[in-house]
Amino acid sequence: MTLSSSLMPPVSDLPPGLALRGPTLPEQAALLTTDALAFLGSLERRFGIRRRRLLAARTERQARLDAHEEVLDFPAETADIRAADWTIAPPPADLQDRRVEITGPVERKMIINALNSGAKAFMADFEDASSPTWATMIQGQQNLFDAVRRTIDYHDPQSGKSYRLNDQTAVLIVRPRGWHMTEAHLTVDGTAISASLFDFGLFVFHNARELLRRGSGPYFYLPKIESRHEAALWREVFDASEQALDLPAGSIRATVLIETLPAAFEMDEILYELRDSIVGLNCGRWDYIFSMIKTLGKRADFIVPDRAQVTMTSPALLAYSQLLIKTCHRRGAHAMGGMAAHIPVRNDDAANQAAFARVRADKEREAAAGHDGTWVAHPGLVGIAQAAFDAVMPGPNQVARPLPDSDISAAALQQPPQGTITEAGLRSNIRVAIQYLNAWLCGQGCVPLYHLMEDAATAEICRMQVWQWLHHRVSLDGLHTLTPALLHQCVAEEMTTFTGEKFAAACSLFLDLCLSDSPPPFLTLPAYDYLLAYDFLA
Ligand SMILES: CC(=O)SCCNC(=O)CCNC(=O)[C@H](O)C(C)(C)COP(=O)(O)OP(=O)(O)OC[C@H]1O[C@@H](n2cnc3c(N)ncnc32)[C@H](O)[C@@H]1OP(=O)(O)O
Ligand SMILES: O=CC(=O)O
Ligand SMILES: [Mg+2]
Repeated sequence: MTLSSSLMPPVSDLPPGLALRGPTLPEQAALLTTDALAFLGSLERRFGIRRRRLLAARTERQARLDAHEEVLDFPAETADIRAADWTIAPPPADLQDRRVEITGPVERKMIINALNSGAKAFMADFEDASSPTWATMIQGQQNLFDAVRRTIDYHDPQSGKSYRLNDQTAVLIVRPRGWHMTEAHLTVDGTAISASLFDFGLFVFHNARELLRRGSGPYFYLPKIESRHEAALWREVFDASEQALDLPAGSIRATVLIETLPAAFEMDEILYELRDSIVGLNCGRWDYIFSMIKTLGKRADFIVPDRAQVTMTSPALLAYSQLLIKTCHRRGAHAMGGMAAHIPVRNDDAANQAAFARVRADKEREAAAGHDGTWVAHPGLVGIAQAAFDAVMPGPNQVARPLPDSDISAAALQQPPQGTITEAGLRSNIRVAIQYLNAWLCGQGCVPLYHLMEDAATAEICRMQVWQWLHHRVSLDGLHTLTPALLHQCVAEEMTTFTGEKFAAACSLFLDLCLSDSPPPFLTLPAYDYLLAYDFLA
């Protein structure tokens, strides 16, 4: 990280009520201009209170679910929206065909590789795949600024390789952080700004006009939404931004991740709230599995087996993807598939072939089920996903393909996944979660572990499962009861091979997450406090 206090924006240029905290980066001078900051401040002042109320509503609902005062169901008050015939605005031309989308963090080299990968679209991720250090967030914005203008290049001093954009590149889509996160380096009237508003606002302020001028547009993926009210908040943010920046109405376009269990009951409503801006929904399977455990985890009849046994062919997950496809196609929206966690394995041909076979099977299943496109985590997987969709999708998408008219019930979405809970599964969760937390605290939001891609969503499953298994004192392999003492013992045994400055912090964070009576809704919330401590000490 290059720090330069000489480039710190003069305090007198900061709009009233706004303050920047922590280290100052060279990129800030061009990005955090007075006008850009004023725009961010206006978004926070207008929408910050609503965001906090909606987060409080999440907590209140969870308390009602835990107390059996509420059961998840399709909302009665929006039955008319579900019954009526309406469609969303047509997609922009460059998002008609999105059969393969690559995702990745906002690092400079990765952005160039992803845009050059041959995928139709690239989702640049400030969220699950990024650890939100100030440097990553600001340099990520700078990298995207350069990518939009096609001036991005990179020279890797280690390999000696130089990188620049091909003539033909993927369409850029940006995923800001979710509503639960804040960006502590910018405060508005003494409060940290919403990270969603920061990431979205800064990107749209600098790039929306330029993207439209180049025949594309400001396109976003919206993560971790739990209700139609949270979608409506995004709609208002879009409307306000279009007006403030003098953009054509409806030019900001979004794809919403259905990656929480509560949101699965409001797919129609989310599409409806965003009907002039939305393009599709996406099956964010990893956060969805995490959300299933988080939402229903206190129920003794909903104990989820080892992570490896919970697949997209489990009845509840199959029901979720079928409902998403059916709902989207009825409304003229794209039904995007999700991420297979397997990635290419170097120096082990058999393991590599096995990983490719798993990804191929997953993508073929998605294409046959009626999805309009899918995600890959690595450029080496673009060809496999493309072949799976090419085989069944001669046109740009499958929106018009007739689908079986079966109803998906609320009960179908809440079937407990079947399988076993094993000591090997527990130990795998411990190893993955702690190594991931260590990487995150070191500024890396996505890592390969044991031949799988691990990011914030997959790590959330690991820690939430261990919490649930402890809460219910499950039996491992039908032999040993899981207790806090046994967890401590397994953690100590698993960690003997790992050394490094931040492993101790990762270990204690993991144990806190698993042993807490009321676990935090996202691991990134307590982990962000650690990250800030490192950042402010830097
Ligand atoms: C649950 C969810 O939210 S899914 C969405 C969030 N997750 C993601 O976006 C996953 C993104 N994927 C990644 O970050 C990476 O693929 C990892 C961390 C899993 C593995 O990365 P690596 O170990 O570096 O992979 P590997 O060494 O095989 O990379 C080979 C090349 O491909 C590039 N590459 C790998 N993944 C990507 C990617 N997603 N985008 C662009 N380039 C990539 C590497 O930069 C490297 O480039 P180089 O040869 O020019 O140096
Ligand atoms: O964001 C995607 C997911 O699977 O989680
Ligand atoms: Mg996710």
